[in-house]
Amino acid sequence: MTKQLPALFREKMIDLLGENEFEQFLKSYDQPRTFGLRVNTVKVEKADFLAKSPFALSAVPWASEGFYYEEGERPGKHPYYHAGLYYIQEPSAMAPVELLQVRPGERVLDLCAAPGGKSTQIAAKLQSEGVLVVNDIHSDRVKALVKNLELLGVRNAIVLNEKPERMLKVFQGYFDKILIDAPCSGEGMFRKEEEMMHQWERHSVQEFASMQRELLGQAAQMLAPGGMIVYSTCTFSPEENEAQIAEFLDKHPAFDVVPVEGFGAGRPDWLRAPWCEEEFSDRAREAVAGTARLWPHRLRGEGHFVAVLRRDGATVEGDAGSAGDARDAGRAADVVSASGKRSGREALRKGRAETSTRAAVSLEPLEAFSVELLRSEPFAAERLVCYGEHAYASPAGLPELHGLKVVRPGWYIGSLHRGRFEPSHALAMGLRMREAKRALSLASRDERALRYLKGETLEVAESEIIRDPEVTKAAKGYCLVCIEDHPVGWGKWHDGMLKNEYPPGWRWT
Ligand SMILES: C[S@@+](CC[C@H](N)C(=O)[O-])C[C@H]1O[C@@H](n2cnc3c(N)ncnc32)[C@H](O)[C@@H]1O
Repeated sequence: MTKQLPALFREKMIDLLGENEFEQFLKSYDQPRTFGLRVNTVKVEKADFLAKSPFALSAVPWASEGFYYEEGERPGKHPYYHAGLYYIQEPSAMAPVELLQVRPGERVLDLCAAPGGKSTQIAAKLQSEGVLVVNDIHSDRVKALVKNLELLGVRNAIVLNEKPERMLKVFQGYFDKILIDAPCSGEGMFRKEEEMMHQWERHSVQEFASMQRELLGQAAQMLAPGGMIVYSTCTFSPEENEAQIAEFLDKHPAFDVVPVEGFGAGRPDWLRAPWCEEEFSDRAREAVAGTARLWPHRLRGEGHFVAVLRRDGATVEGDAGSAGDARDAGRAADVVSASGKRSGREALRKGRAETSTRAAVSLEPLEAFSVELLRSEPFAAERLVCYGEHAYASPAGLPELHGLKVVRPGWYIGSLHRGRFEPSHALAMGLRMREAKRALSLASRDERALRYLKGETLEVAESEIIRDPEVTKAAKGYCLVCIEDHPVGWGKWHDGMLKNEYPPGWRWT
C-alpha cells in the first residue's frame, strides 16, 4: 500500500511532518481502515438501538451517536439499515457536525451536501425542529442525497441543486449554522479509497483552493449575525486548510476561530512557501492554531481538517441594506402562515394547497387519506405546497425559493392525480408507527421482513394489522409496514394478503 502513494504527495508530507512523524504517518497506511455507523436518532433512541444492535459496537470518542463496527460485519445488509436506524459513516467524518453545535429549531445550511452523511447527522441534531437546507452543485449526486434523507426519515429538509452564488439573494443573513464540507483533493481518503490517489494526480490542489475560497465567502453572506460556520475537508494540504482560514479571517474581520480541543492543532507554521505565497496578519496566523487536524496515525479514523468560525453578533456581511432580509422575510412567513399562507392543518381544512404556479390544487383525496390513516397530523404546522401533482410539507419560516433549482421543497407527502392520493415512500419513512392508524410490525427475524424488502406479496392475518378499533375498524387498505415498530414502507392489505408498495429502486438485492 505505502509504495503506491503518489511520489509528490510523499515528498510534500515529509516536508510538512518531518522524517520522524512521517514514518508514523506512513505506517497508518498499513493499518486496516476503520468502519463506523451513526445511530439515527430521528428514528430511534440511541439506548434502544444499542439494546438490540446486531453488531459489536464501540463508541467513537468525538461523536455522541457514532460507533465503530468490526470489519466483516455488514450493516448495509440488515433490515435495520432499510428502516433508516443508522447511517454508515467514516468515523472522522462525524466530527464536523458535532463541532457545529446544532440545536433543535435552528436554520442550518449544508452547502456541499451529497450524498448526505453530514446532512442526516444535522437532521438528527435538529430533531425535526427548524429548517435544514441542503445543497449540492452536481445533480447526479443530489439523487443519492434525496434518497438518504428519505431513508433516514428527515422531514424538515429542503434540497437544492444550485450554484451557491445563486442562493445568496434568497438566503442573505438567514442561517444560524452553515456547514461547508468542501470539495477537496481528498488526501485523507487514500487509505479508504485508492481511487482518490488517481484523482489526486489529475487535479491540482490550487483548483480546489480557489473553489473553497469562493464557498467560504458565499457562506459568510448567508450567515446571520452571531452564527457559526464549520469548514471541513478530508485533505492534508495547508493550501486547502490553514491558508483558507487565514485568508478568510483577514477578509472578514467580524469572524473569529472557535478553538477546537481534543484533536491535533492546526499548523500556523505551514503558512509558508512553497505551500502559501501570501502574507497573513498575526491575528489570522494565531487563530488557525485553533483549527483541528484529525491524523490517521493519531486516532482511529481517516485524515480530516475542521475549522469552527463564529461571526460576531453585530456585523452583517455584504450589501448592508439587504443583509438580514431573508431572515426577516422568513420570520414574516412564520407569522403569515398562521393567517394568510396555509399551514398543513389549515390547508387540509380548506381543501386547498398553495402551488408553485399559485393555482389551487384540491386536497380532498389527501384529506381523506389523512382521516383514514394518520392518527395525528404530522405535517400540521408546515406549509403544504404542491409542485404539479406533488404535495410537500415545507418547514415554516422559509423565504421564497423562486428562481432556485429546488429538488425537494420539503417532506414529500405524495401525489394527487385524477382525484386520488398516492402516499409517497418518503411519507412512510418520515412517520412514526404511532402516527399511523393502521400498521403492521414485523420482527427483523421474521422471514417476511426480508421478503417485504425484496418486494414480495406477504401473507398477513387480519389480527396482525395493528389498529385502534375505536378509530379504524377495517383492516383493509393502506397499512404502514414496520420492522420492530420502525416504518419501512407502505403495503395494501386485503383478505389475508399484503400487496407490496416498496419502491423498486429501494429493494433488497
Ligand atoms: C466532500 S463532498 C460532500 C460530502 C457530504 N458532505 C457528506 O458528508 O456526505 C463535497 C461535495 O461538494 C459538491 N460540490 C463541489 N463544488 C460545489 C459547489 N461549488 N457548490 C456546492 N457543492 C459543490 C460535490 O458535488 C460533492 O458532493
